[in-house]
Amino acid sequence: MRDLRASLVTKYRRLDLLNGVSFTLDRGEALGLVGESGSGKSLTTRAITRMLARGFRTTGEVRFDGDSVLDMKRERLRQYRARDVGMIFQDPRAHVNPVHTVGDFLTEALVRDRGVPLDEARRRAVQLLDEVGVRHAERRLAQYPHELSGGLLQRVMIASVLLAEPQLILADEPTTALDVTAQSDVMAILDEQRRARGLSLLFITHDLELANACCDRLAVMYAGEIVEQGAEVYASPQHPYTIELLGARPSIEQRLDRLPVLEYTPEIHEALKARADA
Ligand SMILES: Nc1ncnc2c1ncn2[C@@H]1O[C@H](COP(=O)(O)OP(=O)(O)OP(=O)(O)O)[C@@H](O)[C@H]1O
Repeated sequence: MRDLRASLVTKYRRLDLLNGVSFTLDRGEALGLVGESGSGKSLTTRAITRMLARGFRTTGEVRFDGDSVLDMKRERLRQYRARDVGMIFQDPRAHVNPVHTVGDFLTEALVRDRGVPLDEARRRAVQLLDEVGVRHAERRLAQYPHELSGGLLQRVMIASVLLAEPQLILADEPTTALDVTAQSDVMAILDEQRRARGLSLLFITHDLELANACCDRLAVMYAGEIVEQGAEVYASPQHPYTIELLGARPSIEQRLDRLPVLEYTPEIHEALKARADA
């Protein structure tokens, strides 16, 4: 992406919301796009898939494998969105049809767009559910989204993206809506799967620490611009905004300090010791 600018032009005013965003993402590489709410992260992902709302005026360059996304013809654009890029969003429930089963959701595109026989599509779906840690995969195919927890549904979303065999995954705050345990499980699955398959990942988050843990490089966004990017952003931030963003997050020590202090009675201490010795 080079010098991407997006403005919203209304009758009375013009809002410049992306002000020259540039970055590259190599094959198999993970880039964390980090910034606070409103900094332009989601607009950037929408620009990558040419999904900015009507009314946006876009200039600059978005290239995928040499192809200019902004110039793609209708059929190539459809293929690019369906095959080349996979998207995972914050709220999986907003992106599934509540009256379709998990099986329908996972197999529909394979059967309709790629002519895969239904039996084969179901076999692949079960295998992928299994790979992303969904147990009783066969049974899950018959369930509806409301029967699954948020974490499980997000795994289904990851499976559906992987089924399409994309080269690039855009994950926009994929764990923000989940509880803490599900958050780390889902992030670990996404990280593991994209590494195993050599996929590129653009990980959108407001969490610098999390992005640093699972990405090769970070790009920090502020007011529609990338103010700093590189592999060393977390270890040695240069831009005042990045420093502030890092400072806003409590350190591990501070977080440990806030944990309630357990006072063991001698009995509990003995019981724990006995268990450790056993
Ligand atoms: N359709 C729209 N009309 C008007 N303003 C918009 C529109 N879409 C986005 N914006 C504005 O553009 C700016 C960037 O929005 P964007 O959704 O990309 O932020 P973000 O960094 O992804 O934040 P969040 O983490 O809250 O999703 C915000 O100020 C937002 O209000």
